[in-house]
Amino acid sequence: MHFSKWQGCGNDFVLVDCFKENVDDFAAFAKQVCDRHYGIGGDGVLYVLPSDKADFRMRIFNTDGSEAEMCGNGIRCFARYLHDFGLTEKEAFTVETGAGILVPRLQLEAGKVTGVRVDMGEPVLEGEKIPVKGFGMDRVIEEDITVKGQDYKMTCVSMGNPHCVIFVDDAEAFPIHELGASFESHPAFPRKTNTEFVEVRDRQHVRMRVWERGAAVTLACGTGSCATGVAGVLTGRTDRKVEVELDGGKLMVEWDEATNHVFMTGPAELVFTGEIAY
Ligand SMILES: N[C@H](CCC[C@H](N)C(=O)O)C(=O)O
Repeated sequence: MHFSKWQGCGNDFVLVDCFKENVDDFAAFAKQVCDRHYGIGGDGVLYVLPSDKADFRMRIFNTDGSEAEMCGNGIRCFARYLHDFGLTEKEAFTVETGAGILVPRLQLEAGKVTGVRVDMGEPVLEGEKIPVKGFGMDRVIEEDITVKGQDYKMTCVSMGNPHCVIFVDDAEAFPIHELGASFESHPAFPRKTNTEFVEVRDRQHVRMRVWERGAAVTLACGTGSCATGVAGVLTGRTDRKVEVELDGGKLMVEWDEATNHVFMTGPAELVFTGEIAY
């Protein structure tokens, strides 16, 4: 089976074009090929599918085989694949996702793709829609959460997938490997959560590290960067346009006041194409 391998800020994905390839179990295939010893290696698998609501449909599965509603770094790679591998002539197109129909737009200079800007739609802030237990339809801003006996303040945002944003003094020093799994599976989150640990450098710059639902520590998280941008505004810490510095690179996030849409801009690169026995 043919596949292509992509990365956006070091968040890496196996991409399978289901217009050409047949996968009978998306979850099992993702678990198999994401393994960095027995498979191709990756933080997840992106499946390219037809849609009757949009130009294309993207489904994203984590390394543990769980399906996520959306993937920000993934949709940039997805968009780049569609353009570079000739599935569309358009520079902007609609993609059906679990977070609704989203619009990636390729950024081109002299015919070369320099990045992708994605309209990620509106953030979801009502507790029970994120979902987070115990807040009804209220927002979850600087609310208490206790993990391994330690109290934290969380601000929760959904970008189609759930995010728990924790502002910390030193993102580099935060024990993300020791605590990430306990946040991910905390009983407050019926569908688990991605957790972002964020150090505010100034009103336009933050440093963020992430423990992703279903994938553990990754070098970057696009939806998590969007959630970070929204949480920064909600808590009064940052402006509506912010640069998010991740382990694997930088993303620009803007929560547009007029449309209430979040825009994310960043790179998407092909690493290699290949064949895998399947
Ligand atoms: N692990 C995430 C999906 C991938 C999101 C992330 N890689 C991104 O770039 O948004 C979840 O289960 O919600």
